[in-house]
Amino acid sequence: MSNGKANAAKKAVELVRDGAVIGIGSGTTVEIFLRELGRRIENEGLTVYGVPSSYQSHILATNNGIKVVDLIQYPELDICIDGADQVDERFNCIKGGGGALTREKIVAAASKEVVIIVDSSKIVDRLNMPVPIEVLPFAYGFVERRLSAMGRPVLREGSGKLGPVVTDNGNFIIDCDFGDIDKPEELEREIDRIPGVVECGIFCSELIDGVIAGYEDGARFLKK
Ligand SMILES: O=C[C@H](O)[C@H](O)[C@H](O)COP(=O)(O)O
Repeated sequence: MSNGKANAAKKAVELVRDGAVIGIGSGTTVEIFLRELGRRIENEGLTVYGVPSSYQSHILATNNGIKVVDLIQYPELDICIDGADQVDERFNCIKGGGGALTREKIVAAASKEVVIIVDSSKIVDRLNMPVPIEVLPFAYGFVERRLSAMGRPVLREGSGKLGPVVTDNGNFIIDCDFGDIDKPEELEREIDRIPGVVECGIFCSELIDGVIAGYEDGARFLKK
């Protein structure tokens, strides 16, 4: 585990105030964040409510003293903390490397402030990794065909299970390589327009308020 991830996660814990209702992303960086937040909750007696975006973060939140709530109780959240697979300089992100993206996007959209925590090595000039796309299994063949006209789609296969990865929402993931992504907003819209696409892993900068970049010896909070 790189120190960059840990340093970014630890800095994000400082943003959570007593009584806050937080959106909780997913992934290994968020895992560190939740463990650190758990320590603060125990040591300082804080009360923190959270809406998790995956089974992974639900279990971690519960085990670390966060009171798990939902969007019916709290349709608006104070702050969302999440990781990312790539971030460009304008704060556009690609997410979903761990198969979580649809609930993450909902939780982010429901939050007054969204802060992404990443190892600094994930910050790039231009997004260029394959984009995870969550797809209804019924529509898989059709969506793959449509995506073939735009890029190179590959159905994500599991490890520890034969066949496709099935998301927390019961769907498949297609990773589609579009090469360099010059206009993430347009590409996000184009992908989401295909019937059967549940959500795609492009999180545009308008959704993101800040990025905490972690380095070997500390972290920097980059704000718009
Ligand atoms: O599907 C997973 C999520 O989008 C994660 O936030 C993203 O993959 C980054 O994960 P990690 O912190 O493990 O690099």
